[in-house]
Parts: sequence; structure tokens; C-alpha cells
Amino acid sequence: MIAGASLAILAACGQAKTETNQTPEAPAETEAFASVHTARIKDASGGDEWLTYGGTYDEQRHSTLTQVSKETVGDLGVAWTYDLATNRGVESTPIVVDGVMYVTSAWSIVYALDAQTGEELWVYDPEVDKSVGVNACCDVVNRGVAVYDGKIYVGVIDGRLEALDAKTGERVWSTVTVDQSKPYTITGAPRVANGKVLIGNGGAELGVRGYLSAYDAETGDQVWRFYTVPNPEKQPDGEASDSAFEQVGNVTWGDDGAWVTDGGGGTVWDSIVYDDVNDQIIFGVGNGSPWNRTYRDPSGGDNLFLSSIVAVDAATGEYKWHFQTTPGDNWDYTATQSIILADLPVGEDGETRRVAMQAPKNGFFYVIDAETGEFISGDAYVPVNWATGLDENGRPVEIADARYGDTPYLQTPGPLGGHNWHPMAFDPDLNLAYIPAQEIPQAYARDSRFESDPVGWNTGADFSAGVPPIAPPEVAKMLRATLKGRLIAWDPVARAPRWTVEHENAWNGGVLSTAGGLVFQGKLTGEFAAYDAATGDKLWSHDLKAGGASGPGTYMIDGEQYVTITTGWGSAFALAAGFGYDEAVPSTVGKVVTFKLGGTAEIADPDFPMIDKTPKGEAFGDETMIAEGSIHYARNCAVCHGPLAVSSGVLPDLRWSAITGNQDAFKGVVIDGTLAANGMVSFADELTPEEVETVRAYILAQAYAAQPAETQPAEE
Ligand SMILES: O=C(O)c1cc(C(=O)O)c2c(n1)C(=O)C(=O)c1cc(C(=O)O)[nH]c1-2
Ligand SMILES: [Ca+2]
Repeated sequence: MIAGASLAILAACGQAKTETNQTPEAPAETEAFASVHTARIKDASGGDEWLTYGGTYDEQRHSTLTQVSKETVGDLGVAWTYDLATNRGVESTPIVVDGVMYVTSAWSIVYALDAQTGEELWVYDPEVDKSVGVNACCDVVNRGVAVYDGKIYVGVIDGRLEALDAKTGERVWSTVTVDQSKPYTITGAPRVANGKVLIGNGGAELGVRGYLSAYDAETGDQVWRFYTVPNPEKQPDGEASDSAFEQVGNVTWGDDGAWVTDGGGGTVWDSIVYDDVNDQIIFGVGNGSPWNRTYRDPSGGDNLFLSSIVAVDAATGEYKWHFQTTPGDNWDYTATQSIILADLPVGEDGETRRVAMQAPKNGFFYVIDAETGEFISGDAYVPVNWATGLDENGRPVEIADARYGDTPYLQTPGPLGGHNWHPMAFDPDLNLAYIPAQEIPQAYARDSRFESDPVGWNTGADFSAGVPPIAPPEVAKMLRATLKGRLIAWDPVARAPRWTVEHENAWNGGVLSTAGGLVFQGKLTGEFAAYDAATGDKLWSHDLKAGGASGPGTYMIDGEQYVTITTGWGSAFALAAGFGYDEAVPSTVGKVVTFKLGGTAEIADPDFPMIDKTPKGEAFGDETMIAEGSIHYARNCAVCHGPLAVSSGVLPDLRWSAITGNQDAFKGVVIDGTLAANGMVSFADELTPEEVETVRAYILAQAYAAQPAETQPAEE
């Protein structure tokens, strides 16, 4: 299961700009700069810079730089490091332009660094009210900025989109892109194309209605918006998506169900690609709200455009085509994962077609026609037990049990997906897609108590299903053994892996491909490795001394090639799967770590906070009380503090907390919201004081079950 908790706590709706279809004339000078810039983004694979989240418009994350190569990579060492002042998740891909690196960290803070030396040029902090942290399903992460025409664009976790002066870091404009009274967040990197900044949002675990918007890069005025699910009243929105729902949408949704209150989901929280050949934006749409379709839409429709890849006209946002990977999503099977555009010999008689590729959460690798959305092929890239395969139109052939009822169905992929946000790469010379893949199964069952809550997740799935009320460390160990990670070099023409590297754990890093014949990937346990792109042989590795989950990048300045990655420990898996790592990846301050040939700098040892692993209160409660507590814990607490009450250290491990040991203090936090400023808001609307006591009994029972042997009182 994944991480987070929720509350729509912000009152003001903000000054969201709503003008549509305004494209002010750009001054001639801007046009010139923009077109130079556009050309660089377009062919940056031949360039020395890293200009957009995925490297180029096509987002292949493939660089033509060759100084660091199979022959020289052994000489790669650390050039410089820079501390990002956070122990929360770091997912940013650095952008490098004109010798400056722009990188983000948790809470949407932006850093400008000298890309050659790591020297800090400026820092911009959007000063987010930390209580919005509860709206972030999967940690207060940020995947990076966009650059265009002398400005830096960042999506802020509270729903703002902001433009900064690239030279000074001063704010040029700020636009609220969401209704801040709802649990929307922004974690994804904006993209810029033809003078428009594109940004989506997140929140589908909690209950929102997803959309993608385009803003004028110069002024911040909204140009168009495309809702991914119909208006809850099935009325026109007066936005670009209206015509799409006239054409295809409304019939796929019933007239009632929780989507009317929870917004239906379909958040565009990660992939957005500009297809310059077809002048369109192709973007990935997320899961339904709630996950469980029985509650979301009892009529059982496909629910367009959930879990779909959608293409719209870049200038107007008008619908062009869609391909739905998971009709009637039921499992958090987002199709927001990396979308890569490429020319592949997959036409009849092997002629070249321009395609979009994606390895979404649902476990199938898709190749679709970029111009029309036509399904070309789809094949399982990880073990899949919710469908037997795809039919000739790419529609999954479902296994009936996967539409879970009260009996848990142990499914793979689970909600963290066969592949999550960790960026995929593509080598256009070898025609190989490099997938950071994983196996993280999940027992899905219906949440029989489901009703839509203002705080907490609204999935309609029961996270306590199949989990024993008291889980000693052996259970955690057993669960840990089911987690797997691998780097797959997927051949989209042969529709099979060409090679695979098995990792010892799940949730490893994004991938960089280079014409030096290399593939770079970090692991969450800290290894950063370079593999032979053709064979998967490991040629080099370096200990990052922190998790390496984000997408690495590369660039060249003054004749030297740099390879860079941001590190840290956090994100969905850290919050949600502490049992899967426990102490393997201690929480530490995130860094930018940049390498070059002959680099001799050191990565400082992280400071591990010493945690006193003893329960701070007496155990209490009978079996029934503890079992009840385990259900409330699973419903309300697990997504941030970890299933089985095992946290990964990013957020407090409640088993060892003094607050858990004290009835009044615990009630103060959970009911009265005494730690709201840290993001731990009141759960008074979801839990009674008596229920809170059952949760405390459960956590203490877990603490005593897990207490390390050496701290147990010696036997008489
Ligand atoms: O449905 C959504 O709106 C939404 C948003 C996000 C996000 O914005 O980070 C994630 C997810 N879903 C999600 O399902 C998921 O697995 C996930 C992992 C992460 C992460 O950053 O580690 N974010 C998200
Ligand atoms: Ca989701």
C-alpha cells in the first residue's frame, strides 16, 4: 500500500486565474530566445545541457555525450556534492542550462547551483504552510523545474505554479492552479512548450477531480484546461475537455457513486510530454477516486479517462485521442508513468512509426501510435495476476477475483505498481527501454466500512486485509521477502526483455541512458551503478550513502562531462513500507551528488539519529481492542506512519514515541491537532477518543512485539 494521509484544511480558494484562450503577443526578442531555446530542447540529445525533465521533448533520457563511456567509466569519481536541507523525499531531476543547475527538494524548494562546482547561486523557498503535508499521499516531494525564456517554473505542493527569474530566483508570477479547499497537491515537474507551461496535480487517493492546465509562460494566465473525468453534474465546464466528453466520455460513467463527491480522480501527477511532430501534448492520467469501482461507480463503466494516455492539441487543449490502459480502474493503476516518444520499426514490413511507450503501474508495457493513439503492442514486463493478457485492442482480459470483494485477493502488481514515478529511459541506437521495475504485491479487499471522509484516504479498499493484528518482526521479514526490484532492458520491437539485472530490493532509481554505451541507475539502498547498455554487465558503482531514487542526468561544461543524481530517503515507499527496509536506508539529508572523470571529492557520512527503541508506555488492551485498533490504524495512520506501525524513519516511528506512551498527549495530537503545524492534523472527524485509545493499544502491542532483543528486560 502507499503512503500519506489527508485533510482539506485550507480555507481560502485563492486567486486562481481562470481566463481562457488568451495568448498575449510575445515580444520579438522573447520569440527569438524562445525559438533558440526550443531548438535546444528538441535536439538536446546532441547537446551539452539537460533542458527539460526528460532531457528532451521526447523524454528519452538519452544523452549523446560519450566522454564517460564503457572504457572510461571506471575513472568516474565525485566532483562535488550539495546538501538539500531536507530529510524528506527527494525526487528531482536537475535541469542544467547555461552552466547553471536548477534542482528542487521536498516542500518545493528550488536551488540554483553552479553546475561545474556546486556553488550555491540562490535558493527559493515558496514557504508552504506545512499543514498541507497531510494532503500529500506520498510525501511532500517535487520532481523538478522547467526552464524557458529566462524563467524557472516550479509546481508547489500546495497547488501554486510559480515563475522565478532564472538569474536571481525572485518570483515573477504566482498562480493558484487548484481549489485549495480540496486536497490537491503538486509533486510533478512542469513542462514548457511554445510559450505555455503545463502542469497537473495529485490527490486521487484522497478524492479530487484531475486535470491538466496550460498557462502563459510570460504572464501566468491560464490558456486552457483539460479535465480527465467528467463534471460531477455531467455539465460542461467551459473548458477544452468539454468536447472530449461529448465525443467519448459521459457514457462511461454511471449517474451516481462516490465519484460525485470524491471527484472521480484521474490526476495528472507525473508524465506530460510535448510531441513536437504532431504539435500535441501527450499526458498520463492516474487512478480513480475512490480506487474501488464498486463505490466509485456502481454502474461498472470504463470511467474515461482514468488510467489512460491522452493526447490534446498543444495550442488549444482540444482532445485528439486516448488509450486506456486499465478500464474501470480498481487498484490505483495509474498511467502517469514516464511516456517516451521514439521512432520504432514496428509498422507492417518493419517500417518506422512514431510511437509513445509506457510501462504503467498495471504491469504491461505499451507501444502506441503517437499520432493516432492506435494500440500497437502490450506485454507484461513483470508478473501480472489480475489479467491473463491483453486482447487485440489492448484491453486487459481480467481475472474475476481481481475485482475484489470481502475476501482479500493477493495481487501483483499492487498499488505501488510494476513501475512507479522513477523515470524510464530509452536508447534510440539499441532500441531498448530501460524500466526501473518492481514487484510489490498487495492484498486488496473491499473496505466494508467505506464512507467518504474529509481527512485520510478514500480508497474503498481495506488496508488491514490479510494483516494480522499483531505482527512480530518475522511477519515483516516475510513480507519483505516478497518485494523485488529489477532493471529491465526491454526490447519494444521484440516485445521481450533483452537483459535484466535483479536488485535485492524494490523501489530503485530512475534511469539515464548515454551514447557512451552506459545505463545509470541508483538504488534506494545507496548504490549508484553504470551498466553496459547492451548487456547489463555492471561496469562501475559508487556508494551514495543515501537512497538514489531520482532520475540521473548528464551534461558537459568546458570539455568535462558530468553525471548527476539527487539523493535522499522518502517518497511513497519510505512512508508506506518501513517494514520493507527498516534500518537499511536511514533517513538522512538529501544531496545533489555530481560525478566526473577523475573526481576525487567525498560524500560526507550521513548523521544517523539514534532512536531509543523501547516502548514508552505500558501495554494495555485485550485482543479485541487491539484488533479494533489495528483496523483504525490501517485506515487512518498506516499510509504515513507505515503498515504494521513500522515507519522508515522519515516520519516518526510511533512505536518508540513518547507521545504514544502517554494517553493525554496521544489524544492531544490525534483529536486536538496539537501537531497540525507539522502536518499531523486532527482526526477528530474520523476517530472517537475511544477509537484513538484502541489505536494506541495496537501501536504499543506492536512495539512490545518488535522490541529489539537487547533492549528487552533481562529474564530473572
Ligand atoms: O493519485 C494521485 O493523485 C497520486 C499522486 C502521487 C503524487 O503526486 O506524488 C502519487 C500517486 N498517486 C501514487 O499512486 C503513487 O504511487 C505515488 C508514488 C509517489 C512518490 O512520489 O513516491 N507519488 C505518488
Ligand atoms: Ca494514486
